[in-house]
Amino acid sequence: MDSSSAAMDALLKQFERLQRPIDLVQTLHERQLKEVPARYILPSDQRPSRPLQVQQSLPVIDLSGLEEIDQRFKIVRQLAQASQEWGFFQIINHGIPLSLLESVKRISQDFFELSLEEKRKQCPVRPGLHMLEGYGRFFDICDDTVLDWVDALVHYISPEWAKAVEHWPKTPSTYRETYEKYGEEVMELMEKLLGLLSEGLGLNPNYIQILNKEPLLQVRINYYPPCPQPDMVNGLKPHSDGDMLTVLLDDGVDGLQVRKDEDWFTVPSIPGALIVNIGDLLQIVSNGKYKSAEHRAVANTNQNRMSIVMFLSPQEDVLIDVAPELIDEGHPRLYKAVGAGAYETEFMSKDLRGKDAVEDLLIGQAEQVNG
Ligand SMILES: O=C(O)CCC(=O)C(=O)O
Ligand SMILES: [Fe+2]
Repeated sequence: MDSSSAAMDALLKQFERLQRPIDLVQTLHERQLKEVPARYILPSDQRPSRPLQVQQSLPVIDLSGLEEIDQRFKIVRQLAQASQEWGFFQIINHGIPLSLLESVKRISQDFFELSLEEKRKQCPVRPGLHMLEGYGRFFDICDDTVLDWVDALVHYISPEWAKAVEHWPKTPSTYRETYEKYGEEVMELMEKLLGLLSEGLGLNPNYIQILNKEPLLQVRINYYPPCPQPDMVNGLKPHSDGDMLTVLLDDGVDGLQVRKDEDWFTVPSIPGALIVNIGDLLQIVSNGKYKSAEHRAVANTNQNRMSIVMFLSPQEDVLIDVAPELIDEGHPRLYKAVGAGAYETEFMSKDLRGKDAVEDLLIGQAEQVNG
């Protein structure tokens, strides 16, 4: 089976599963349950209640002053260091108007406040370009998957041919124009960041953008209703992102946690900041220098939480490979090359499971070659 028919096969299987009458988390919350249903309960050794370290915190990088050489150099260094140590950082003065961020949050919240029937009618789950799109539950791969305490709305934003606007929310009526504007702004920001991150690896500033020619931008709006037993469930299970670069906007409620070595750190919500993380594909291109960090979301007892996540991926026929400039005697090639489409298929056919998909591409020591 070639990779695109395997991809379609995996998509259709997931789509079939999602036809079963299974409650969305918002419905469970409305029922005011005192206990979460068994399918959400994690085995005790996987529950997210381990104490968190607080001595270290995620880097916050100020992007202002990029036009001045010294400042630019400093920012490149900070971005590269954060990507190597954490794979995650927050950015301020990123250039996206704060009023636009507020509108994006407001209209997303308005959509999730519509009735269940209305949301399903406007945005039914359906197989999209490479993955399921629409409003509902995702990553329910098999009967023993422990379900996450989250509902989501997922769709492509660009390029033009990938977006199925007829399935985007119609209410609120400003949804489309706001997300199109936000999509353009995020794309511009991501291109800028990829340039700086390429420089941080010692590569031509266009190196990663070239790989990303007419890239795909997808949004996933995660909606985590209050949970009666947040310590027993995952909001979103530990995973790394299977894309090149991710930009996340939260609604002011903490819940995102990042793994560094063996510890989990809460990412504190900073008003006006955006959270950026390195995806698996950039980890491969950088020969493991930049980390695509494992992260998860935790639920909480008393408030809704929403995160608006933009994923940037190259088109499926782009070959993702380690940049040759980053391979030498001291730094042997760590990963096999992979087609962006084939990687996505592999990623989506697994349950969100830690870093399994990218680790499958690791080259065994015996196979390591200098080229
Ligand atoms: O809700 C969050 O903060 C995390 C979301 C996330 O990691 C994702 O959608 O891939
Ligand atoms: Fe993620």
